Amino acid sequence: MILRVEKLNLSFEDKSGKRKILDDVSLSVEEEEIVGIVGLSGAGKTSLLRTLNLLQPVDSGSIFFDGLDIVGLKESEVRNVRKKIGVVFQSFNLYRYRTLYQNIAFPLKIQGVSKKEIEERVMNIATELGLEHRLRAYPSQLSGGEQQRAAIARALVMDPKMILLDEPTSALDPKTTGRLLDLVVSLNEKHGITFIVVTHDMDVIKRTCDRVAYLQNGKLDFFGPTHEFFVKIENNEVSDFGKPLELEKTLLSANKKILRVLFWGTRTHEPVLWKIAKENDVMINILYGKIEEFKNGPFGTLIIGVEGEKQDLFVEKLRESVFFLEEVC
Ligand SMILES: Nc1ncnc2c1ncn2[C@@H]1O[C@H](COP(=O)(O)OP(=O)(O)OP(=O)(O)O)[C@@H](O)[C@H]1O
Repeated sequence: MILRVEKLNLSFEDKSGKRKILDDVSLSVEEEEIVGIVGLSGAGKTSLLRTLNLLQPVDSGSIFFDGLDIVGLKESEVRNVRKKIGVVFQSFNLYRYRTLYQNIAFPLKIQGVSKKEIEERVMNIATELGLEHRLRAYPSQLSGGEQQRAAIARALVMDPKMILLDEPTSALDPKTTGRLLDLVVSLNEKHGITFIVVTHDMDVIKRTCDRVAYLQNGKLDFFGPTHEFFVKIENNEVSDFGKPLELEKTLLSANKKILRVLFWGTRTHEPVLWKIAKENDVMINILYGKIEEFKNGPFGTLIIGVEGEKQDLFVEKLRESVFFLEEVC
C-alpha cells in the first residue's frame, strides 16, 4: 500500500461561517494503482488532492504515504515527500517565460542536480512523451495536449512514486484525450507510478482507473472497483453522471419483460444469454447493447425484452450468470 488516508477532516471559514469540505474521509491506494476521484462540482475533490500533496493543511486525520504519516511534517521533510509525489494542475502551471526544456529541468535544477544529468533526464522524458522536438518552445507556443504532457514531464523528471492529476482532460479534444489516457496507462505500467486522478470525464475513469472514489458533500460515498461504480450509475444511485439509457415507451409495451443486464470481464464474451434462453425456451429481443473496454476488463450493457412461459426461470438463471441484472419492467 502506498497511501492510506484516515479520517481526514477539512473545513473552510467564509462569511457564512465554518463549512465542512472533507468529512471523515478514509481510503487506501495500492502501489501501481490508478484511482479516480469523482463527484459533483464542489464535492471536495480538488481539496482532497491538495491535502495529499500537503498543499492544504487539514483539521484532523492522517495521511500515510509510503509508510510515513505526512500530516504535520516540518517544512524540510515536506520537501522530501513532495519529491515523491508529482502534481499536474488543471491549469498546468508552466513557467511562461521559460522554454519547455527549462520548465522540465526546473525541479532538478533547484535540487542541485548536475547539468549533464539534467540534460540526460530531460531528454529521456521528453522523448518518451513525444516532446523532444518542442524543447525550445515557450508554453504559449505549445498546443493544449503538449502543455499537458509538458506538465506531466515536469512531474515525471523527479522520478515520483505517485502523480496527482487534476482534471487532466478538461482542456483537450477527444483525440488528444485518448492519447493522454494511453500515456497515463503506459507510465503506470512501465514505471509503476501510482496515479490519483480527479475528473468529471467518465472516459478517464473507464479507460484508466482500477478503482473509483465517489465524494458527495465531502463524504466518501463509494470506493471500489471501476465496474462496480458503473453499476451504481446504472442503478441511479449517483445522480450526477447522467441517467442510464431511457427506454422508449413503445419498446416497453411491445415486450412482456424488460431486463437491464451488465456483464463484466471474460463473461462478456460468452454466449450466456443465448444458452439460458434456449434452455428455458424463451424468446429474447435485444433492444440495446454495447461493450466498453475498461482498464480492468470489458464491460457489457444489454437491454433485452423477454417473452415465454418460463421467463421467470430464465431471469433467475441469468441473474446467477451475469454481473448485474435488473428488471426494468
Ligand atoms: N481556499 C478555500 N477557501 C474557502 N473555500 C474553499 C477553498 N477552496 C475550496 N473551497 C470550497 O470548498 C468546496 C470544495 O471545493 P473543491 O474545489 O475541492 O471541489 P471540487 O469537487 O474539486 O469541485 P469542481 O469539480 O468544481 O472542481 C467548494 O465549495 C469550494 O468553494
